[in-house]
Amino acid sequence: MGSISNSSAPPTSNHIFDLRSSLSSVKATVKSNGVLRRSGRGMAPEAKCEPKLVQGEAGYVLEDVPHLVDYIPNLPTHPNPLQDNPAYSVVKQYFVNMDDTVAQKIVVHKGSPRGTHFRRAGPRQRVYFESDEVHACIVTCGGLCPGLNTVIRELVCGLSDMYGVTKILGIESGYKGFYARNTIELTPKSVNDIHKRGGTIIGTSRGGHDTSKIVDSIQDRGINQVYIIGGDGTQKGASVIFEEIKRRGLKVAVVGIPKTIDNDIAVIDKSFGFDTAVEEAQRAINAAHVEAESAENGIGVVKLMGRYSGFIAMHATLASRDVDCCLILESPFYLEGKGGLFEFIEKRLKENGHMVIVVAEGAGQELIAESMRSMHHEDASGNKLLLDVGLWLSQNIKDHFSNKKKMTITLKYIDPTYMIRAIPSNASDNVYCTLLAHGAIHGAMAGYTGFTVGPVNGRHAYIPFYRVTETRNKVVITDRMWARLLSSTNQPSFLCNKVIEEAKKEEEETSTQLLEGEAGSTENGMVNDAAR
Ligand SMILES: Nc1ncnc2c1ncn2[C@@H]1O[C@H](COP(=O)(O)OP(=O)(O)OP(=O)(O)O)[C@@H](O)[C@H]1O
Ligand SMILES: O=P(O)(O)OC[C@H]1O[C@](O)(CO)[C@@H](O)[C@@H]1O
Ligand SMILES: [Mg+2]
Repeated sequence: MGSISNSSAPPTSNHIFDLRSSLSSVKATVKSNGVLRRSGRGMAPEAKCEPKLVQGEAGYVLEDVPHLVDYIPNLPTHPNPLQDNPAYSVVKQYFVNMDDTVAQKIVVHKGSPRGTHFRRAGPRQRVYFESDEVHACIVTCGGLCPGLNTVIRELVCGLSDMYGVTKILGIESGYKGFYARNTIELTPKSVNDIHKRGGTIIGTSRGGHDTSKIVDSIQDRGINQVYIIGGDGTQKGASVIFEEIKRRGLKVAVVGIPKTIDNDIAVIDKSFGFDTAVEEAQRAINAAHVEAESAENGIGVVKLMGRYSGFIAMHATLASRDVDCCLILESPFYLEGKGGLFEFIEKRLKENGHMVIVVAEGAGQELIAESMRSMHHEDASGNKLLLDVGLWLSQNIKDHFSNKKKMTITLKYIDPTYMIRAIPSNASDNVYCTLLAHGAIHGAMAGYTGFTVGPVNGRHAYIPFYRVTETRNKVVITDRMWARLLSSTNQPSFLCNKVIEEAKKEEEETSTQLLEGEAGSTENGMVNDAAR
């Protein structure tokens, strides 16, 4: 198929430079070959990163992703088969320009440096794989998330329809499936309807990442494109797989597709399934509201997922408008005394006769641990195992009002945690999953590797693994989104002025330390841990 060019032109003509002076969040050292090695905060020690940083005018920086030609010289290229595909060839400028990049920060001032950019996702004129040479595999890891099956479907159909790929394997049951389980052959026919189902047809798991066994399995099976769908832990795993593949000099593209219901993956605008989860959470909040409204001093408590961040709780609260109080990990609260939760509940019950509380599962863990004296448990992947804040809170509210204050209250606790992630994705998440899958495929076919695909300010981009694994997004409580929530619920902030001032000061200090746009909060009330 197509003509072969013997020159494997490097993906960029610009030069690599030392960014230490302008990027204070990055600890970088220049290696002898002139490539920067960067290690971010919280990075898995085994994940070695060799960033490709490219400098342009006016403070322009491209944080580029690895390419197969970085370690396999003279790879032949081929014309992209999409140029002959009737569906795509009519599109004016369907192929992205080699130099297209996406800005990480789009709100700028007159004198701002142009800042960090990522390589734009999309099809390239020339590809590094011939269609009949591709042997792809797909694996899903971590917890469930609406849209997993849609991404699988779109990868299979996209590979087949756009690039004529016929060999696609599903690896059963997460990373350990590479060496401990069977594989499933995936065809456009076998995946045709799977987007209508929740879960993942190939199964998922936590724990069980043996890098060399995984790469042995990839090598033994002759797999040359690996599509890995999962959260922050999964992307760390993908990063070490990529490093090992590079060390062995294999022509294998490793591509991460970010997945987490918690929406805490750094850099990208939003993770797939998040909107679906927030929408489903409305049903639980609505039920809590109906129950509370219909009882004397009715209180509805709804616990929502969010191990390390409270985005689901925050967005579900803002969307519902029936919630009187939203408790998240990022905004520590207390129960007793002035400005505490009990005082607020009493006030709200007097005013309205009922109330709804939404609590993120990560909230109040210190308070519970104080009363239970235990909190250091981990799951198979090393994630913190949480104590049930919903039950604990409900019990404490009952004790306080029924036993101590002798008030009649009716409390209903609703725990829809798994219900909001075990459902199929909604319409907008389905479309989003298609864009992610197509971006991933175009990147792999163009020879890029060691990257995660995702939208940055609305444009899909290829992001180096280390940028999505070094930090997690969290709700910023000194930001406008949380302020909107506080003004909609009228709940107490639980913070004394001193704490608020300190939080603001810390954020100001961090944002002046960082190159503009490197981090900081966004319109969604998000911030990277690195900016805190
Ligand atoms: N630092 C790491 N290095 C290599 N593999 C890892 C690392 N952290 C996690 N993994 C592997 O990634 C997989 C998924 O990790 P984890 O259970 O943390 O879920 P996740 O991808 O973060 O998704 P979720 O959003 O559901 O938490 C597991 O198989 C785990 O062993
Ligand atoms: O019960 P599991 O599968 O370990 O997953 C629970 C966790 O997974 C998530 O959905 C995603 O990380 C968290 O919100 C939650 O704490
Ligand atoms: Mg995780």
